Amino acid sequence: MRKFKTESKKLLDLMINSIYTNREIFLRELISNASDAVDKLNFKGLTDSSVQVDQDSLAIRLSVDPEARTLTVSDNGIGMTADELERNLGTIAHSGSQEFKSENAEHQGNTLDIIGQFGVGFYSAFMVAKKVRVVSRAFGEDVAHVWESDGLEGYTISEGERETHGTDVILTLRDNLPGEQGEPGESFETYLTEWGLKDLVRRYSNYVRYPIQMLVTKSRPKPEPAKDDEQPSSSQTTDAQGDSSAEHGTASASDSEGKADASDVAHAADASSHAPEYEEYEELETLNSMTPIWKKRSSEVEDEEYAEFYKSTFHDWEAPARTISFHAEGTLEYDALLFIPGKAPFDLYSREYEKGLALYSSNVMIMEKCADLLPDHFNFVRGIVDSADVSLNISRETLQQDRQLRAIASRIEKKIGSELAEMRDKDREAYETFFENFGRGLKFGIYSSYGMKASELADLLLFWSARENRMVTLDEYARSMPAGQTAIYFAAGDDRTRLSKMPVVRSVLSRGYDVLLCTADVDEFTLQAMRVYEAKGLPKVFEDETARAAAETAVADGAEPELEDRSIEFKNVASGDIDLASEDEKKTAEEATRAHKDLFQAMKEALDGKVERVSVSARLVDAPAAITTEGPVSLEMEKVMARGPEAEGADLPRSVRVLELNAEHPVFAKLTASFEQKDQERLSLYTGLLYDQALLVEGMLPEDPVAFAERICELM
Ligand SMILES: Nc1ncnc2c1ncn2[C@@H]1O[C@H](COP(=O)(O)OP(=O)(O)OP(=O)(O)O)[C@@H](O)[C@H]1O
Repeated sequence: MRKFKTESKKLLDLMINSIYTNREIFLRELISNASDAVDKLNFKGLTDSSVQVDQDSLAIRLSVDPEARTLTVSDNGIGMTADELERNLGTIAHSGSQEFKSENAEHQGNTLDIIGQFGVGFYSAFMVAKKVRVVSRAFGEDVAHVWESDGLEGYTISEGERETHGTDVILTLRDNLPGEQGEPGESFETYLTEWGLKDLVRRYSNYVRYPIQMLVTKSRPKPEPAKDDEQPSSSQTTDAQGDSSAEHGTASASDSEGKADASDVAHAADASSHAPEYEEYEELETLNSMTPIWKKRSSEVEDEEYAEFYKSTFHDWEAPARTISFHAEGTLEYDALLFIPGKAPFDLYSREYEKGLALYSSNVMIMEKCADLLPDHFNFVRGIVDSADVSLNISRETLQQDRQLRAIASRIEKKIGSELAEMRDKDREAYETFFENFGRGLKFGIYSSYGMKASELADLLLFWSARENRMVTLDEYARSMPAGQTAIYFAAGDDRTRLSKMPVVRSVLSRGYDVLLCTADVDEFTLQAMRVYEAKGLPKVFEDETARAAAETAVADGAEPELEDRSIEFKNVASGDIDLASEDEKKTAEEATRAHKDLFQAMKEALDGKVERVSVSARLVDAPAAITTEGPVSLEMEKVMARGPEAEGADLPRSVRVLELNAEHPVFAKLTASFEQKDQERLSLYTGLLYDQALLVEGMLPEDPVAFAERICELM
């Protein structure tokens, strides 16, 4: 027996026990090797006219023998000589494939898509096998050789037989282990079942470019018995099996006959009934779909085909709202196929939701969800990136965090951004649906980056315009601002109708300024993180009358109107610092507040610390009173925080409240009258009521609803 080279022994142990965390990838590795072997032969055929290769026969074959517990991966590729078996399988971390790739570097192009590079994948077989037997016949040789090992001490190489060139890797699976002390046991049975193998092929090797075939058992209605009651002969039921294994030249025996016999017995039992009879038969089935749709140019793919691919790959009922396909060439080559779903998955906003794109390298899946390829705010995007250029780590389970990956991620982010912008501009209805589904994530992206992402995301946001009664972008809002408007006004709350009726909103609208009605919990936090909207290319505002007149004349004479970029501040209509009133209005309000200083002091005391001040409002039109806030925390934010997960028992920041009164309202006269009559009780009653009803208008419950109800009854 030949020993593995000294370091190899240690390496093999390391490999089996620590490189891979997921043992099922052994099949991916063996199929990748088979695909490489077929690829090498194919390549020879294309580059050497003396080598004739029948392209259509190139294939990989899986077969199982449950009794012997063997799983065989066969290929009709280039095969290995005894020397190559020694070099490639006797030396761990020697990659014949990598060698082949460098030797043929100058003619590669699209014809060669070699997967192997580290020279370790083969040994992953020992994670599931107690013995591995490799029967290989090199292309152009007459004899085959057998490499055999139990993965412990060493391996043997001997002469063997194989009908044609190619390789069979025959794994004798490990014995199942019973569980100990409540721990689940280990079972290797899946790798002997049709569904288990199909599942692994579809998950990891679906796009390997050669067919991966397996004899599968199927069922079909038995043909009607002929009038003279002749039974179909058993050779008809297994017709597909005979030709296929001979053609492929595999060394393993098929178990198909046993299955066919068993089914015959089962069906013979109910031959007398009238129910349609079924028979089992075996058929060579191709398990992988082969053509990676993402490698095709989008002009070659029908929308329907993309939709089908999306639905079956990402388990969605609905077609995607948008499909983005692009191919990067140059130093870093990759193909990307991305989808914007039509609807948000139910768990999108839950902690369990995992973002990420599937990452393939040379058609083989490396990671199902590579999170680093997507920023959080685009976490809803599904898709695939395929690149032979990313640096894989040795197990192919993870990636080396590297520049390439970051470069791909950044290009993907930009692509998604520009696709959404195009959708917003060209198909507004679809964009509004998109925004309904995923807008929260975009807003959250701005908030959680402390506004840093605003330059990329602000123009993708939509808000409800109270004036236009539709969703508008910030750019549309800025462009429709009348001369003199200096801020973007918004009101935040949970209901659009209620917000539109709020006195402070009505007062801003009455001045001809639009108000954005923000009903998502994250809205106000997002706008606060942004602070300003950077509007681009707005018509220039002239402070100076003569300059404005001159510009108007120039435009009239045919000049282009002057444009400017402007930072426009966001202002909550319910905050105290909203500066809308004219100088005169403000002066009147201040004077009135001063004149009623004592009344307001008494009212503040009656409210017992609930408000910072009581004052005359410069903005209320018809409502008697409103609660406004000063400082960074608004009433709405207070509400959102109180609902948040950390609210329980926490000392949350509170808003600084001001009770603003409309001095023109008849209620105000009642207040002054009670104060002048020194009717403290009545003044308290009125003050409490005014405060509570202003809270109700804001969508908040009075702190003591019972006291509120009692006060109303008292008045009645
Ligand atoms: N079915 C096969 N037919 C022909 N050669 C094979 C086959 N399987 C393995 N080999 C040879 O054995 C070498 C070692 O295989 P192994 O899977 O360990 O590494 P690799 O495929 O080169 O790299 P990686 O670790 O990245 O998968 C291959 O490079 C290839 O030359």
